[in-house]
Amino acid sequence: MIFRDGLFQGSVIAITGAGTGIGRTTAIALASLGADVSLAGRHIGTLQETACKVEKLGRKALVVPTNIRNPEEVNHFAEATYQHYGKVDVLINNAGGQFIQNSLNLSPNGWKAVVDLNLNGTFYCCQAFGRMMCQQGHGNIINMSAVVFETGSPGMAHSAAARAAVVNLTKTLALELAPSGVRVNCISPGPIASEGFIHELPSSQYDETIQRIPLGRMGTLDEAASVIVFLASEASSFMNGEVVIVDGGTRLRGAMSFLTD
Ligand SMILES: CCC/C=C/C(=O)SCCNC(=O)CCNC(=O)[C@H](O)C(C)(C)COP(=O)([O-])OP(=O)([O-])OC[C@H]1O[C@@H](n2cnc3c(N)ncnc32)[C@H](O)[C@@H]1OP(=O)([O-])[O-]
Ligand SMILES: NC(=O)C1=CN([C@@H]2O[C@H](COP(=O)(O)OP(=O)(O)OC[C@H]3O[C@@H](n4cnc5c(N)ncnc54)[C@H](OP(=O)(O)O)[C@@H]3O)[C@@H](O)[C@H]2O)C=CC1
Repeated sequence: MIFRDGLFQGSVIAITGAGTGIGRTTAIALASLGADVSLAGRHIGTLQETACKVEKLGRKALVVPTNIRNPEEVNHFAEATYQHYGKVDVLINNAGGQFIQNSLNLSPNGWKAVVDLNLNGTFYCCQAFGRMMCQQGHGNIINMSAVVFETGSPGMAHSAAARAAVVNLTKTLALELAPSGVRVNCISPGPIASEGFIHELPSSQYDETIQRIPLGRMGTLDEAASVIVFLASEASSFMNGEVVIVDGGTRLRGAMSFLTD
């Protein structure tokens, strides 16, 4: 990490999807810079593994198993975090994902599950933590979009639509919350070599995906996490309602298709 030691000393940071991939790497990076963290996701086991790593760095970790598709569980995540730490400085809405399927074959429930996760879940978290941040008079929210938000993406209609909506939500919230001292930004990565993405990508598409990335390789978990760390820090204090794209230039080559036939 190129950030200065102790950068987040005294900060409390809540992260969703913190048990794996980009979320876990970000939580550990922030803890290594002094932050105490509150970790959400559906699976307690992976969250506890992240918590163990955070605690080994001498920082505190609260584990709150949460399905962000459920607004009551999200409210509990926010309340438990505030009760435990007394404040939250930064919320990182990292949890998200999708499955690859042709639009015409998506079931209503499949569409709804992905929109619920990426858009509605992100909104529930922004609302629950945003209310508390506005009350405390400061805060910083970082949402997760994906490179497909701009281009569309065959095989990912549900996710691409939801990610575009997250970008727009970020801009509205940035305007609504700024007077209360809360800024809201968004990161739009891809493709990043997380286990989740490699698992989702059909193996027949691996080489083609790499060839489409101008830098000739996928991004690393650290490369995604370091942009989130930048947005979480005061180095980005005049950024509000912004989308930071971290894709090695991939979008410049147009839409990525994830369909195999
Ligand atoms: C360029 C890079 C772009 C981005 C990369 C990344 O994001 S990398 C990150 C990669 N990481 C991730 O993506 C991780 C997060 N992703 C997930 O957890 C899942 O993809 C999820 C969002 C669908 C939730 O799943 P869940 O099990 O909790 O869902 P549920 O039980 O509530 O079911 C709801 C409906 O969805 C249907 N359905 C579900 N799976 C499939 C499938 N494979 N096939 C077809 N359909 C599927 C299921 O059948 C049901 O419909 P039905 O039968 O009732 O009509
Ligand atoms: N890797 C890439 O190329 C890209 C990734 N992204 C996005 O970055 C984020 C992190 O992805 P990445 O690390 O790659 O992949 P992962 O699959 O490792 O991360 C997804 C995380 O979201 C959590 N999650 C999924 N559903 C829910 C839910 N309903 N409630 C709470 N948590 C949930 C998962 O935890 P659990 O299963 O325990 O709930 C998991 O920790 C995601 O939003 C992803 O879509 C965006 C663009 C590109």
